[in-house]
Amino acid sequence: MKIVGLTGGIGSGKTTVAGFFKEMGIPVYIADEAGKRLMSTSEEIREKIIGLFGEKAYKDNQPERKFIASKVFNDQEMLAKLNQIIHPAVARDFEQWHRKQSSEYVIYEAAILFETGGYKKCDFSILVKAPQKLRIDRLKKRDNSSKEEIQQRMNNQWSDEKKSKLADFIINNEDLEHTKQQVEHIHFEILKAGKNS
Ligand SMILES: CC(C)(COP(=O)(O)OP(=O)(O)OC[C@H]1O[C@@H](n2cnc3c(N)ncnc32)[C@H](O)[C@@H]1O)[C@@H](O)C(=O)NCCC(=O)NCCS
Ligand SMILES: Nc1ncnc2c1ncn2[C@@H]1O[C@H](COP(=O)(O)OP(=O)(O)OP(=O)(O)O)[C@@H](O)[C@H]1O
Repeated sequence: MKIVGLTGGIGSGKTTVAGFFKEMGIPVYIADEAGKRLMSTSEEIREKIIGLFGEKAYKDNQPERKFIASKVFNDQEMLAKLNQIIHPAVARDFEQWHRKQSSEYVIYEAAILFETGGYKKCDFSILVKAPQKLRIDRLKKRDNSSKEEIQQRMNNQWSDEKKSKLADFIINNEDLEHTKQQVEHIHFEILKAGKNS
């Protein structure tokens, strides 16, 4: 079964695109969600995160995401340490999930697929792109986040230009109907490649 990595900068529309694949019956694994679930449920991760950021990082056994975000997105070293705690656990969780699926391919959605080298484990990679201004406007609306908060996260991600060089497929996510058409096209290309391999 093929693994298709799906990525894109903050607010590009990864989850929206993943939803279109799901509608076509393709199993989707969302690394961001898995990371969140593991932070809440794994005692080992909780202990490590408290070791890194102190007791304030958790309240009633649940991660204080805003507090943790304020400590990492302006400090590359701390972000790397947090990634080192969460990414291996997510990789193990994905392996377990992947073994249980039965379909031509699965989608692995991750915010930083190229930055982590995770794309090397994928048979294909898809990059979701949208103009930066549109992304910021969407996030302001969705999360009520400030331009500064969004910009800090963008600073910790590769540019679309750099990611485009490594992507097998690129989706321009501006008009939703057009995005859906691009997803359908890629879906058939992946199925075709599966038959030819
Ligand atoms: C710092 C945390 C607690 C902030 O939580 P919050 O709910 O505000 O954000 P959420 O997880 O929903 O992520 C939203 C977006 O932020 C950006 N982002 C998140 N983690 C990272 C990262 N490690 N590097 C760069 N950008 C990131 C992505 O664009 C992502 O889509 C959380 O993002 C986290 O634990 N990040 C580190 C682990 C990680 O890489 N998770 C994502 C894939 S497993
Ligand atoms: N083509 C589009 N037209 C209008 N709104 C869109 C479009 N694509 C996504 N959106 C909206 O923009 C917001 C961000 O999209 P989405 O959550 O899919 O992005 P994401 O890349 O997964 O975000 P994050 O990086 O925060 O995880 C959402 O509120 C979504 O409904």
